Amino acid sequence: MKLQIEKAIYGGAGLAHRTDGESVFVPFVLPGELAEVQIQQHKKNFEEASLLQVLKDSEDRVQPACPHFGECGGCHYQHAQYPAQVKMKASILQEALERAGLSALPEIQSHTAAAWAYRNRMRLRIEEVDSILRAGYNRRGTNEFLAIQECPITVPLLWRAAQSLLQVATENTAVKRWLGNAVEAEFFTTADEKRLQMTVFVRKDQPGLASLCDHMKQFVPELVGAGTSLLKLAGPQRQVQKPRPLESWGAQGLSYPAGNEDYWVSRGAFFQVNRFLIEELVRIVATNRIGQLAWDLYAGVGLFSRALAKTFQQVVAVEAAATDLISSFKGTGRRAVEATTVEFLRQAVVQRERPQLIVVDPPRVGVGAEVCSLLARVSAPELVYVSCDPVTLARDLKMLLDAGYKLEELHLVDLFPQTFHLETIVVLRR
Ligand SMILES: C[S@@+](CC[C@H](N)C(=O)[O-])C[C@H]1O[C@@H](n2cnc3c(N)ncnc32)[C@H](O)[C@@H]1O
Repeated sequence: MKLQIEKAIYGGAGLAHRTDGESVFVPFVLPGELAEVQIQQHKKNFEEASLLQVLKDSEDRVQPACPHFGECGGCHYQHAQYPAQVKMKASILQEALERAGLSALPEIQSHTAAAWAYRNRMRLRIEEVDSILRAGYNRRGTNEFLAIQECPITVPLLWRAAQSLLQVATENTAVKRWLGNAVEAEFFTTADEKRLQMTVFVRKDQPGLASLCDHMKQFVPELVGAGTSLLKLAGPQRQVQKPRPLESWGAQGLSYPAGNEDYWVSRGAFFQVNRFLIEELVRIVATNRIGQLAWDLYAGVGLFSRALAKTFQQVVAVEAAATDLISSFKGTGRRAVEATTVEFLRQAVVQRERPQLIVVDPPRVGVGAEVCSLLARVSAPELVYVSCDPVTLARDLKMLLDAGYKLEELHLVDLFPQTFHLETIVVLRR
């Protein structure tokens, strides 16, 4: 069937309509293209199609840079030149907010940097294929293993480290036997590629990490620390239970320089993934904000808290998994709190605390109804919402605007080029 692609929608696909009006989602197309597609799945309100052929190309279409594009589940937009990717994301963001009932939106300000080799973290599956250990990702839309030869969106050191891990196994049978127990491996590097941490996720507790790391260090001198973590994968969906740390080698984390700060990031802790845009994120959130008291909720290792501590007399940083934060965010005017945001806000409301600024940077699920209603009760004059999901952002913003906030600034920070993911920073005032 031939379909005209109307626009890009959240999730990576393009939207088209059949002559009977039914919506069809088509991957790897661009707005304005004419495509020949085959319907694959009938869903409740739309159909999913596969792309057979592009009959009329968009001017924005380019040759994908990665040989795995299309098969690999990681990237969705390599067929679009980079400015077109950003334009698609801006229209997706605009539409997500409008669909939630938000109107008179400020103009979206886009912030971008290099679109390749940006990811400072890489997590790979390890599998034996024809008696050879390979590293790879999930094949698109499935849990099948896809062995890869490169990943151009990641920092080069990370793939070099993954290759070295496999190389060591080919040269040493004890290491190969040990790695046969591995399910996944994660690599995390500083932006300058000088320091590397590795976590090997294993099926069972079995000593051998130190020997592996001693061998690997010959190929990857940047390796400063490594650990194993027990990961039980259940069922065909590979449902993951929370990993349990086992052995450790070398340093427990690494010191990540960004801006004028060094952030201590423990192995496995959250840190922003785009090495080129971390300072820009901090700049948008913290610059020109000044006052007595600021709260940084969902603070991670204190990326925003540290910048805010330069211009606020007191900064309270709240984080559910606060090990790194507690040890590093201390001193006059700095308070780290290990709590969920909702626990913290319930107490703060009772004590009638009112900061001049609140920053929230929740995971993909957003902050949710109770946090929105508590934020409305605290009624800080300025609220900065950092979001990695436009749909949950739109839902939460609707509640905050209904409670009296006004949407003053809208920033799209493209932390995830080549993929459909997008980061938004919204400034609200009352
Ligand atoms: C998107 S990250 C942001 C971290 C930090 N703002 C940064 O930019 O590095 C979200 C953080 O929220 C934490 N988190 C998740 N659920 C939480 C909750 N209910 N209350 C507080 N923190 C939570 C996670 O551990 C993670 O560190």
